[in-house]
Amino acid sequence: MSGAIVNVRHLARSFGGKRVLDGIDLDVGAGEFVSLIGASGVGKSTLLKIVAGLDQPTSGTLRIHKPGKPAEVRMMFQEDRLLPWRTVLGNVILGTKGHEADGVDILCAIGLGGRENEYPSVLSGGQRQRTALARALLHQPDLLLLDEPFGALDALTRAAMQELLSSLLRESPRTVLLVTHDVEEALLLSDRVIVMRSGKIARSLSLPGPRPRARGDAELARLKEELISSLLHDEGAPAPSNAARLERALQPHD
Ligand SMILES: Nc1ncnc2c1ncn2[C@@H]1O[C@H](COP(=O)(O)OP(=O)(O)OP(=O)(O)O)[C@@H](O)[C@H]1O
Repeated sequence: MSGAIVNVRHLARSFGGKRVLDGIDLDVGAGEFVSLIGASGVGKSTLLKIVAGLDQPTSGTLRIHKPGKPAEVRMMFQEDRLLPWRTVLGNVILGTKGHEADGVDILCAIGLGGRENEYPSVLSGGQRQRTALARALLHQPDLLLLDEPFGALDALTRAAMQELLSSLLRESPRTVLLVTHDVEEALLLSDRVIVMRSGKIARSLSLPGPRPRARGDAELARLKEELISSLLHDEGAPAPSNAARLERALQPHD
């Protein structure tokens, strides 16, 4: 199976006196897709940034490895972070030399063939995120880190992006760590869902069967209710009565 292996041991991160991550132990296997969910502020993005090398732990260790070669790690964020003065292709191959042909190929693969020379300002939100995904995939990362990548998209575009990601991973398996507020997204896409609470891993839930799972699957709906209910409990909110309404409550607010 292709993809990097991630080993996190006793990882802690404090900001000032505040401990945001507290003794995280996490192993992600090659080609495994793991989602991190949890109430706002429990440390999900901090953990992802440390795995990306964008932040350092206060204590503990992180190992990312792949037999035979150094692991390539790429991250994608909720904001597309495209440079408005560069073309679509220019953004995809940013910081590289001689990758034009690869950039064109990956843009074709994600449905943006022929749009190489346009500027980000003329793209829709979904097309901008596709461009950001193409940039992340250009170097065939062994580990893909996704921080709420589809969180700002409308429901239909988000579903299309989830399917695109699934099909790209089917063609080229790689290890993925996804932070999401969308419990259904985590259940559809992942092999395993990690629930974080107060800087710790509260639960690790291995999901049955191959991914992606069918939307509307009865077992998925049951797990979604259960997870949302336990997440709301973390925030001290009342017992759930309606999954959709409760899920909206978990989305970040402006
Ligand atoms: N650079 C920083 N300096 C100080 N505090 C920080 C910093 N980065 C994160 N924090 C704090 O760490 C805590 C966890 O933040 P983090 O972004 O990891 O949470 P999260 O679970 O991803 O939240 P959300 O779901 O709302 O994005 C928060 O209280 C946040 O204010």
